[in-house]
Amino acid sequence: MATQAQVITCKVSLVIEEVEVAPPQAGEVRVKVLFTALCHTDAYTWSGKDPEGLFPCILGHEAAGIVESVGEGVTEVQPGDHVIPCYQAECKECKFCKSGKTNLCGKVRLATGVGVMLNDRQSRFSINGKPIYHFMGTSTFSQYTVVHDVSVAKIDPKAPLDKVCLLGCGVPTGLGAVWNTAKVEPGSIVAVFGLGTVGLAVAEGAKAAGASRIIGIDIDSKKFDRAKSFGVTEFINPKDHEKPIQQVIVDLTDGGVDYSFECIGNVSVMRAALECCHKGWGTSVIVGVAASGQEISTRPFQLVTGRVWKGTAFGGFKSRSQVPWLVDKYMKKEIKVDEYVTHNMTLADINKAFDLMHDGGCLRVVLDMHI
Ligand SMILES: NC(=O)c1ccc[n+]([C@@H]2O[C@H](COP(=O)([O-])OP(=O)(O)OC[C@H]3O[C@@H](n4cnc5c(N)ncnc54)[C@H](O)[C@@H]3O)[C@@H](O)[C@H]2O)c1
Ligand SMILES: CCCCCCO
Ligand SMILES: [Zn+2]
Ligand SMILES: [Zn+2]
Repeated sequence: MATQAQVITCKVSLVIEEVEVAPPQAGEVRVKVLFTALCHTDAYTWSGKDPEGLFPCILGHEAAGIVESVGEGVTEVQPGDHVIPCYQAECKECKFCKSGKTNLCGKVRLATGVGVMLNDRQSRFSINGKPIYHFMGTSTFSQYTVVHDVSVAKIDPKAPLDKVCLLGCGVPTGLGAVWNTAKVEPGSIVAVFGLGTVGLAVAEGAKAAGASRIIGIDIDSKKFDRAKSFGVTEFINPKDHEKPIQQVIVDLTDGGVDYSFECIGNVSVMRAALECCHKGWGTSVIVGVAASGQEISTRPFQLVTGRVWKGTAFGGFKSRSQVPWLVDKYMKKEIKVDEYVTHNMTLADINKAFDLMHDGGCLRVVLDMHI
């Protein structure tokens, strides 16, 4: 491409600034970000509540774009390829990738966790020469970003990038929490706490897995109608009950659910999600990202008597291998994506988009990064 090996000056967001984006070094890919969605994890870091948040940085981690140029040694993608940047890398060589037990990958985390690139521990972003940190190894709130080659999934070029950008985070997380982390069986009774994008994707995944009952729990009753179309079969608003929500659910399900999913990030709800599970086998999956330093608690006897408490990152999906598979499932209409997009805006609207995230009617806002 004409811009290969040159510094590109383009717009980023929250504060719309011109930023220099250096060429990719060995093992790196520079991506022209075409569409990016906003996730609550971006909002959490932006809030400043995350002590690990490094500023100034470029947020964003749920996007789709086109490879602009590649650094030395990059073989699996080339300029022009349609890609989804992946905050969950997959190198296929490290202890994690080879374990067969996790989708976590250890290769670039020590760099991405501190906002730099592995090669030289420096950032590829700068403003007037002053470095700007990367975020989650993706930084998709920029018209161009630089990511590690192990953190980019090549996808079907026919897939609409303004839709499949959602397959960079929230939707796969919900689906995978059911299919990979919990492995919900047909006939199971499932409880989903929080009916936002992630919770609705859990409901969609549970329906596809053949769950017999999918109980949606949310403090906003306006969420319930839409949740039906994602598979939720019954609804509870904890505000309508005197009893603790876990007791309400245990009473409704003859002893508890087979699987529960916490899709909020609230440590009290995480406890309730565990304690509404059935004695002997009930499994609760933590999906929500709690504020840094917060801890979960329950009586050990909850676990001694057979309940299982586990968590998931990106739904247990291996990014470079399985994001293309998810895109293909969407193209074959086997999973939803369009239904999670409630607002389409532009990069210039990003601050309005963040405000919308607090509007109960909003699931995902997709930003067009180049108009
Ligand atoms: N583990 C991962 O890999 C991963 C990936 C993506 C998102 N997340 C996290 O998942 C969580 C959900 O993301 P989202 O985009 O769906 O968020 P969201 O804010 O859109 O949805 C949260 C829902 O929970 C409801 N809620 C809030 N407090 C509640 C309570 N006390 N009881 C019941 N319902 C309550 C809200 O009304 C809302 O409908 C966030 O914490 C996000 O950071 C984790
Ligand atoms: C790595 C687990 C948390 C990722 C949250 C993305 O929104
Ligand atoms: Zn996210
Ligand atoms: Zn790895």
